[in-house]
Amino acid sequence: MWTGGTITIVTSASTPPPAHSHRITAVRVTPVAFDDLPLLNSVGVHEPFALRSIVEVVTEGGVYGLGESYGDLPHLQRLERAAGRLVGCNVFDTNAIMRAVVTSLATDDGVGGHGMSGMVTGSATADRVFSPFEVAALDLQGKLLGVPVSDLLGGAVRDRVNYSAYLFYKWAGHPGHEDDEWGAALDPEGLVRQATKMIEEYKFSAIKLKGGVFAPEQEVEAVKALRAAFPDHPLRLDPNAAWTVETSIKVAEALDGIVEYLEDPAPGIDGMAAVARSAGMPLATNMAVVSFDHLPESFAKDAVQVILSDHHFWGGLRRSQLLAGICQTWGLRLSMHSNSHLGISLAAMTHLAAATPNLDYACDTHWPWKRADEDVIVDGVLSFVDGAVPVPTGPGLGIELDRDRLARLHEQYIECGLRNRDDTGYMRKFQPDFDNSIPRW
Ligand SMILES: O=C([O-])[C@@H](O)[C@@H](O)[C@H](O)[C@@H](O)C(=O)[O-]
Ligand SMILES: [Mg+2]
Repeated sequence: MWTGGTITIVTSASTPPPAHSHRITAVRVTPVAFDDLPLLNSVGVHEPFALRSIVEVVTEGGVYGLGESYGDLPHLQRLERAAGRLVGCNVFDTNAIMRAVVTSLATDDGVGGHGMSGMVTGSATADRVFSPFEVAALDLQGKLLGVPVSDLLGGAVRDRVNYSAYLFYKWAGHPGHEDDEWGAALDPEGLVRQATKMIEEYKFSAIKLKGGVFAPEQEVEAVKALRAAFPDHPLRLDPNAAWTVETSIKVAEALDGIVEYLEDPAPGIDGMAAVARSAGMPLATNMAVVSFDHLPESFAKDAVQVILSDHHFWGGLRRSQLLAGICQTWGLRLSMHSNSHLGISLAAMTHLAAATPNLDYACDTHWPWKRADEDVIVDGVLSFVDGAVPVPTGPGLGIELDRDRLARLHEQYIECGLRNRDDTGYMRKFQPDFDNSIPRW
């Protein structure tokens, strides 16, 4: 695990660099922790810190590229094992980087570290481990060539990427601490208050509610209250598979004409297919279809109509574009999933969405839940304007690492003691009989 050190850094190149400078000479993986709020979901509640891994890939010429991924310990250890095998690879040869990652996983049991907190996931380990290295390689390629990552992905088809207001039921503050600036949201009024604050600040033009927390009838009422308060905002509800097929069908009836899509109402491809047969709206997923080998069965059963891509588990930016192409061929639409994340991920998500024509729903982001002064990048490049992030135009991802901030969040990782995301364990400290079974209603 890297805990410090000095390197010489060149951030842009005015003349083409010699070919030898494409060789990777160092790869660093630094775990970090940043403050998180008590956001509720079907498996529990967010702990006081969210964990991420920050990846730096450095070439012979001293240029560096950045990637970001989950921070759970098994995943971190996989990243570290893979990192050791990347030295010597050509940073333009992402196929070789993938081969090195696959080799590093040869004896891996594939258990744990998927960053999805006890929720069902069958995403591919190699894709999850490859992702931050691919993003870092693309950042580096862009810096070496003097072009933004969106150009490497085929060129930006939009100069700003829309994001949605991602609402959560939440406690007023972490137990034993003062209330946070968002306060409680445990009923429709609280959620409308939260949405109003978030939309005033960010001007989002779509709303997603994380459900699976209260009985479905209460969550339907909450969505209707949001509809009344925000008549023109497309709405989504995502209970993370907390409902049976029967319950999902009832909710779909109640919300017909109100939500633009219903996200993961019931578990599994068969469950989603059964709901889809009678639901009036498209079904979306980031749980039932999370890797390429799930696609044929899902298409055959018409289980989902929208896939929430996420480069962190679909194998990076180019493999997310491969998914986009497959979805286009099969008539599915694309949206984008998120987990708690920092600025490197936001930059990568923005370049990807900018260069992927059919990724045209407003993307999810946890960004508003992060403290503005907690990140690992230099401020100023990423901002929200009218609910969208203008696509960075500088070389690579267009962002720079702030080493002091990285060191601070790494220190926080060491001090906080958390090594795996455990929403259920944290919830049970306060509600020992908390039931996290899926489906629950
Ligand atoms: O942050 C959360 O609690 C979310 O529930 C997250 O873990 C999910 O992966 C995600 O946002 C989703 O859309 O399912
Ligand atoms: Mg979801």
